[in-house]
Amino acid sequence: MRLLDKIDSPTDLKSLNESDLTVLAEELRQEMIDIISVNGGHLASNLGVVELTLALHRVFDTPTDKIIWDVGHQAYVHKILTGRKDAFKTIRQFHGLAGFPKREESEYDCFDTGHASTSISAALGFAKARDIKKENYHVVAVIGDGAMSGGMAYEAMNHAGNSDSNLIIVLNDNEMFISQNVGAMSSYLNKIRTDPSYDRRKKDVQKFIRNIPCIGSSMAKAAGRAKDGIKYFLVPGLLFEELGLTYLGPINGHDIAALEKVLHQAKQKKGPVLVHIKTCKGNGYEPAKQSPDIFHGVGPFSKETGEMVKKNAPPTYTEVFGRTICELAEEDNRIVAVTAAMGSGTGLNNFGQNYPERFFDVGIAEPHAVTFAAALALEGLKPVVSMYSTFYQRAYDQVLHDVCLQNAKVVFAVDRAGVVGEDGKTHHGIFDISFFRTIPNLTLMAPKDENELKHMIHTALTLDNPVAVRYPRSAGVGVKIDKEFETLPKGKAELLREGQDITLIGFGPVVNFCMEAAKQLESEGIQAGVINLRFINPIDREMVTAEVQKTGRLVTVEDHILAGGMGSAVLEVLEEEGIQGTAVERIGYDDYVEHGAIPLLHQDCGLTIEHIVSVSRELMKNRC
Ligand SMILES: Cc1ncc(C[n+]2csc(CCOP(=O)(O)OP(=O)(O)O)c2C)c(N)n1
Ligand SMILES: CC(=O)[C@@H](O)[C@H](O)COP(=O)(O)O
Ligand SMILES: [Mg+2]
Repeated sequence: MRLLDKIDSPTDLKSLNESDLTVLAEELRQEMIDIISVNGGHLASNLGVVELTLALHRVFDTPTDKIIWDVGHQAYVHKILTGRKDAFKTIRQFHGLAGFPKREESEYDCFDTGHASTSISAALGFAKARDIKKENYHVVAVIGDGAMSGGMAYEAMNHAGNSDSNLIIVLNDNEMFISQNVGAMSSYLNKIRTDPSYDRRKKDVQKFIRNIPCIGSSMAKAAGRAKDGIKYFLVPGLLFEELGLTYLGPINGHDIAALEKVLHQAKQKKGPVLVHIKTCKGNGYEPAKQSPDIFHGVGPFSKETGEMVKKNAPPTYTEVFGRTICELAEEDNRIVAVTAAMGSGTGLNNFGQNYPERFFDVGIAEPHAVTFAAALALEGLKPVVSMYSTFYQRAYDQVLHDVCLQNAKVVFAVDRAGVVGEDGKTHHGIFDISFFRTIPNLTLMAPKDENELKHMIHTALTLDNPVAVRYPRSAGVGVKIDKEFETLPKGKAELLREGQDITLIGFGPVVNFCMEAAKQLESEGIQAGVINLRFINPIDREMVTAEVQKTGRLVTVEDHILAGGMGSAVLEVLEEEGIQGTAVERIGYDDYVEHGAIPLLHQDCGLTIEHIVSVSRELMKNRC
């Protein structure tokens, strides 16, 4: 029997000795490798926090004490140790455990997460609530060095550092975001990590002060004399100290005894404390340790070799975007690419390698990425911002206020639009049509296939206004990709099929579902027309009104929430054009969508050919 089999809650951890803990850590790693190699998931980050999670659950009294996991992709060990060991085999599967902390799943998950850099704000909120209610418990935020690059983390530290509430922030520094770490904060952490010696630090600080024009040399002398100056030379993590946090560390995050010691120390401190730990992403599994980027979020793989299970599928939309942007950049040196810590996920790796001076990975800083791009555009460059739909939610004001209001010609590549599968509710890109389409000046496009994506990216760069192009996280439909670029007429839809009985309108690859449904309906004697809408804002009023007037029946299909989506946009057109009496059915989502394989989610929400057919049949009955 494994030791792990005897652990049903964190209480069972408290009596373990050092050698038990070493065995348990190994068993936890094996359990995760066994299951993630089948289900896929965020393996490398979880392998890196095994000892930290054990130490946290031994030192703190959860669920009374609260642990808030930033992003939450590293909470698998926490889930296993908090009563979800048997369910762990279902992680990320439809109706199974979620890949991120979920309050509805366990009392040990005190805050739902998925998006980065929220943990310190949430932790401070809990701490303040505790203080106001005169309760007594500890609050711990666990944040990675990547999540620490996000603006919210600084907003929260700015607030926390000026407050006397007890709060512990564990900074899990593994020198990796999804890809290699970026930014000045990473360089600063690296300095603390690798340069703990007093002498070197002292010289660095003195040199820095001396180099301040005019007053530098006298300041250096004064700083050396002053009591506060001594702190400058002796305290690692000075930046955090200066923000009002007590800095403890750096500590080896794979040494449970050292971790427990520093966490006990942190518990005794008053006010906000930052515990800096160093870990290795992928620790304990060589393939993940060697390639933490590949094993950040993986699909099924061979646990013996670490090789990914290969799929015979057409290129993904992401891959086609990546190739297209490189082709276009070859011809036009004004094209620059901006991403927020998602270079590999959005297919920009080759662009970054080929054009390093035109590639900007700004870290987990979506609002900054967008405003930064606005200024690049105003100076005549052609910025293409490439991020996931769900993360654009962070940058809504920047899209509206900094880009569109001044008509800056930025292209937004909106990857992972539609349901994304196993990441679930926090990551589905099902709100972007609603929030982009209401913004004046912004043209929104969605391709029906990967070839059209190529033309849309090209077209977007020819337009005189900001443009967003949304496309999903999936393989393309397998069409041939044209060599030459085609400029699509702005605001014009494509009539793929004529039909007298009913009009099906799709936006994005769901157009292919509409085409299949139309074929099936034809075999039943129903003639369905199919419109590939291509553009919203401007929408093709002429085609939409002509077709709908002809058939009097309309089905809209979108991989998006219904409220404010494409179907709503079409209904607005019908209302504005005075077209009445149309029998309408809109297919899309009406709530947050669960996690699970994309086809299962589509099935569950009625985004299928069969559902389009049955809805169309019903509409045929309802109107003569
Ligand atoms: C707002 C936001 N942007 C981007 C992401 C995608 N993302 C998830 S994890 C991650 C890297 C996190 O790095 P770090 O916090 O250091 O954790 P590690 O994976 O190294 O353990 C990124 C960019 C996200 N979840 N949220
Ligand atoms: C946790 C997180 O936000 C990312 O790691 C995300 O899961 C990546 O998703 P993709 O697998 O679609 O790149
Ligand atoms: Mg990291």
